[in-house]
Amino acid sequence: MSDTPVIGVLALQGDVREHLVALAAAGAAARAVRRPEELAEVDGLVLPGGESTTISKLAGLFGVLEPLRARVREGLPVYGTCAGMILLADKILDPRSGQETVGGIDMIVRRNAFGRQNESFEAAVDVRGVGGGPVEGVFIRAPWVESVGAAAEVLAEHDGHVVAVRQGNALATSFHPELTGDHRVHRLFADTVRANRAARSL
Ligand SMILES: NC(=O)CC[C@H](N)C(=O)O
Repeated sequence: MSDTPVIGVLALQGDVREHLVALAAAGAAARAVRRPEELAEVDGLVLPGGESTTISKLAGLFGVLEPLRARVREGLPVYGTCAGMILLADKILDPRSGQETVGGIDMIVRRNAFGRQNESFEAAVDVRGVGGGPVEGVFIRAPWVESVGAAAEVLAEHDGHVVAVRQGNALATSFHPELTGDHRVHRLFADTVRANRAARSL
């Protein structure tokens, strides 16, 4: 088996192309995923930024929401940025009516948490497990994590708020590393996918 993990990007809405580029730079075979058949073929999946309500609605329409929930429960490595973080939360503090998530991380997120005054900003963020100094965090109407359960590990905070979390094979950041040209967070995720794939093929 080749050592190149196949990592999909859920391509229903949001910044799909930037993630495909970052994943390829991180050594993965990257491809867009919209349908259950495509989901079945990947070793890991990125849930991009965009609009979490739109992505979950489209995931339902494309028939990929339930299969995705099932694969995440089985341990599929997933990485959510911004709206993708919201989708990986077991609970949203302030959901739009009927808003659903995929779940996978025992955390409660607050949408658009950094507020109108500060809709979009950049900040240096220290991410545990990512060597080589802080990453440039690009926050765009970003959520923060209000609270995490015992199984979830906090990887980064900004201004006293949790902005990166990992639980098992699931990783989530409030910010958008795919927009910076710094691929260290994608590499961290690709390493998780590679390790998971190796463990499963034993
Ligand atoms: N940049 C983003 O992904 C914004 C997320 C958006 N505020 C949401 O609730 O889905």
